[in-house]
Amino acid sequence: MLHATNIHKSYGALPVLKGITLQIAKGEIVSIVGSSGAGKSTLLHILGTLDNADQGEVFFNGNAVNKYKSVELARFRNQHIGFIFQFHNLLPEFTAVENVCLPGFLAGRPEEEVTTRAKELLKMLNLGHRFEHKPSEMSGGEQQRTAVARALINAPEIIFADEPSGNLDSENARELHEIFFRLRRDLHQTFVIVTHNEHLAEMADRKLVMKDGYLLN
Ligand SMILES: Nc1ncnc2c1ncn2[C@@H]1O[C@H](COP(=O)(O)OP(=O)(O)OP(=O)(O)O)[C@@H](O)[C@H]1O
Repeated sequence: MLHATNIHKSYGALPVLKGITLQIAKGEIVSIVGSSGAGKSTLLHILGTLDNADQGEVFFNGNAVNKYKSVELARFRNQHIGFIFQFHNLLPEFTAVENVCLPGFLAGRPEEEVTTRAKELLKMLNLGHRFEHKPSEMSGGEQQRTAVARALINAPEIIFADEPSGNLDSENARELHEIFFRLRRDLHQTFVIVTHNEHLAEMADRKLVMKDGYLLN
């Protein structure tokens, strides 16, 4: 589904990615590990089309998305890619349902359909009792599960997660990781996850190790 070829990226004189090639198949859960500064987030941002590579290509289902113009790219990203970050980035003034709905509304989908799906997703993530709560009225684990629901609202083909449990205690982290595997089982959801959590990295179908701008395996 995703194929990246010979990705290079430098920041000024600092080469961060030095030729990365990888493929991700539908329904796979792939972890990316490596020491701090190895280039994991940089790679994830390029795979997720949030950033451009200096060299190399990113293909989704055979389409070279790095060649898309900005409007086309924004639409593609909104409809096909979900993101989960270490900090949930929920909008503080909006309720859980409203936060989850937002990418659906941006995609131009009907309000009723989006709201119904948002509630279904929140229920699936054990947040049926939190529809009207704002982020500040929810626990860290609940906030992050709301961010997962938001990532799922447009039924993305792939979800990129950057340290998704980095800000959670071990119990909430475990619950979040179980959710990823449940979503894979039930929805055949594909995940690429940058993590320092060894347990999650090992549970993945494949663990990619980054070192000095290269993938070791
Ligand atoms: N926007 C930027 N401008 C300049 N340098 C950057 C930028 N983003 C990242 N870097 C540098 O690129 C290198 C790789 O950063 P990156 O965030 O990809 O590493 P990482 O493996 O995700 O690290 P961590 O595990 O600490 O999050 C680091 O040396 C970092 O300082």
